[in-house]
Amino acid sequence: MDFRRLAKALPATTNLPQPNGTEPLALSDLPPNLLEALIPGYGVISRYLTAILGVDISIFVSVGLIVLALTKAGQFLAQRGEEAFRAVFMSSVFIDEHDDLFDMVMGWLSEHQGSASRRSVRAKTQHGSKADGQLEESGDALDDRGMFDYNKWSARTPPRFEPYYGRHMLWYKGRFFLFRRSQRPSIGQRLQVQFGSQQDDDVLQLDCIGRSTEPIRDLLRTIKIWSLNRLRNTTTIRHPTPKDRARFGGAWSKTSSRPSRPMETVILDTEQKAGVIKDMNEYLHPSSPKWYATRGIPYRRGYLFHGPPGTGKTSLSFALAGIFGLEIFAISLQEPTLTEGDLMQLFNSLPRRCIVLLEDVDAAGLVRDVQSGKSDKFKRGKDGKEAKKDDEKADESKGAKEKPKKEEEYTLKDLAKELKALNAPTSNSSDSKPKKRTNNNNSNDNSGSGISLSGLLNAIDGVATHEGRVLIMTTNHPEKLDAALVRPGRVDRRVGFKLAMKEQISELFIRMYAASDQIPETIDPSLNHTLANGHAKANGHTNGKPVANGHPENQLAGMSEKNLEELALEFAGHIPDDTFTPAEIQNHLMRYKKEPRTAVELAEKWVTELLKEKEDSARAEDQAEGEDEEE
Ligand SMILES: Nc1ncnc2c1ncn2[C@@H]1O[C@H](COP(=O)(O)OP(=O)(O)OP(=O)(O)O)[C@@H](O)[C@H]1O
Repeated sequence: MDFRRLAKALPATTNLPQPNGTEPLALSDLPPNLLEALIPGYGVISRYLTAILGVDISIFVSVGLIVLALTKAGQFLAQRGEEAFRAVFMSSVFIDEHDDLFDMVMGWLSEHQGSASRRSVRAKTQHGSKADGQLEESGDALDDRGMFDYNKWSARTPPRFEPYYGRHMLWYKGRFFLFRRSQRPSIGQRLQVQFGSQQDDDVLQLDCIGRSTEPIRDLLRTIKIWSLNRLRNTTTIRHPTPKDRARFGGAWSKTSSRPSRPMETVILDTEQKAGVIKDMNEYLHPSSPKWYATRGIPYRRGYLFHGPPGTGKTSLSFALAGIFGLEIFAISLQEPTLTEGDLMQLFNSLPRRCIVLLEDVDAAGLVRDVQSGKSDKFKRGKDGKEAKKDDEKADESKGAKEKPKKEEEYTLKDLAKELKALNAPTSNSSDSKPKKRTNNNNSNDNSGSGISLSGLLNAIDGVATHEGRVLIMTTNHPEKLDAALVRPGRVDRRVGFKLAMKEQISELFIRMYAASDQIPETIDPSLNHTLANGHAKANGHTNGKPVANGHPENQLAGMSEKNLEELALEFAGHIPDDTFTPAEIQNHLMRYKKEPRTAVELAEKWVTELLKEKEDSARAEDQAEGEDEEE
């Protein structure tokens, strides 16, 4: 192409008269000093390129700049025009990313608005029980030998596809909507950068044509109903939002959503269970707030679930959440970074109806110093500072005296100490929760946290904003709790959980085997053989239960309800009353998922072994105590 001719031709078509009557100025050929002003160093570059290429590039640069300016002007006008159009003809609703509605809308859009047909979508990895549910349906997570293969399993998790940044159109029930996902306005972003937070911080804007937001509200109502229906049989658990995120998000974050625990799976004294359900139902009834208000009673209800570990306190809390469709807001008072201000904020950010779960309140150390006898002296936070100092001094001098110990001794002692602190009737509970820190009145276990008893009481009593909540506190040591914490008004009902009795044991047995239809089968017979033999040896039962092909016998096949009940009674007959926790019994039964008869046959052996284990632990505990005293 001859650039020189093009350069000559262009000005000819766009000549404009100069205001001072001198030579006309070509629109496409801006004055060099203007170009120099717009592009620093332009003169040198253009001269250099002219020398090399033999072409004057100013024409192209000028055209480029003009096109750019026109585009920008067009964009600006279009934007202003759109804003004006919106202001006059459209209505909008904005949803913040940290609001529950955001996720609901995204979920609804990804399922209803054909993400497959969109040309630009965001793919999101799914975690948690929802993803698990989808995988269970897909089923194909076993390798050729029938062994579970995590990689195969997780590779099959379908990502969730949802609309990404930008504007999208949506037709729903014959109406036209626009929705736009964008980043939060810049002030938020600047703060984010300042505080080093990297999390998404998006806003969703929903628009409709018309001067009312009613169609959008209607759509959001539909989405909310759809979403809540989907969650009907699940329980959502929330925890305090980590501090670095709390600045922009809410005080609470959803941590998991799991299938609701059916109430009948919690084996408890029938009257006790029915009593709690009735009490809570009465409290949650829509007419209750008025009843409370007329009598000047704060609309709050508190429960204390107490008993040894592994007796069903947490299980009952989850089952209650399931039957009333409430979310669980769990706070760990042992969290070292939790302050009284945070606690107050957390209680004030609760929804109108929910369960607040404070687990192991005794372990938080909010107790009176029994030895000193001072009712006002607590072991944590402000009130416990002095006590803490004393304890630290004591520990220091103790540390100085400490002799180096053999690793073996250390382990045994540690184990014993832990058992003692837990006051546990078991050493091999099936409890899968992380071990809690326990308090003993003279320890400085809780030095990390900033919550005092008065801080907790203030948060519980709080202002009217969290009226309607149900507070459930669980503890293994109710006797260690301060009277102020459990006084009526804060704790309105106590539920004691005990070690299993005959009736509970047989019910646990029936529950375990009555719903055994989904026990996984291994596929490869040779693998079955290996597993079955190993299994039998490990449990000391080589008494012919695995059948000829090595497959453990499915003793449930053809077992009637009556047979199962008889077996349950027989099983309960082998287990001493008031000795084991339901968690321990469940642990034994779970080893024989399809073999109830074997579970019964081996019950006595298991009882003997476990009792011996407990005796050994108790002895180790005594020994450790003796050593402590000597020191
Ligand atoms: N009463 C019960 N009915 C049915 N299952 C129970 C019962 N008690 C315990 N379990 C089973 O034992 C396990 C532990 O129970 P859970 O966590 O409810 O005990 P917990 O009393 O809250 O223990 P902790 O005091 O350690 O928090 C769970 O798997 C649960 O299914």
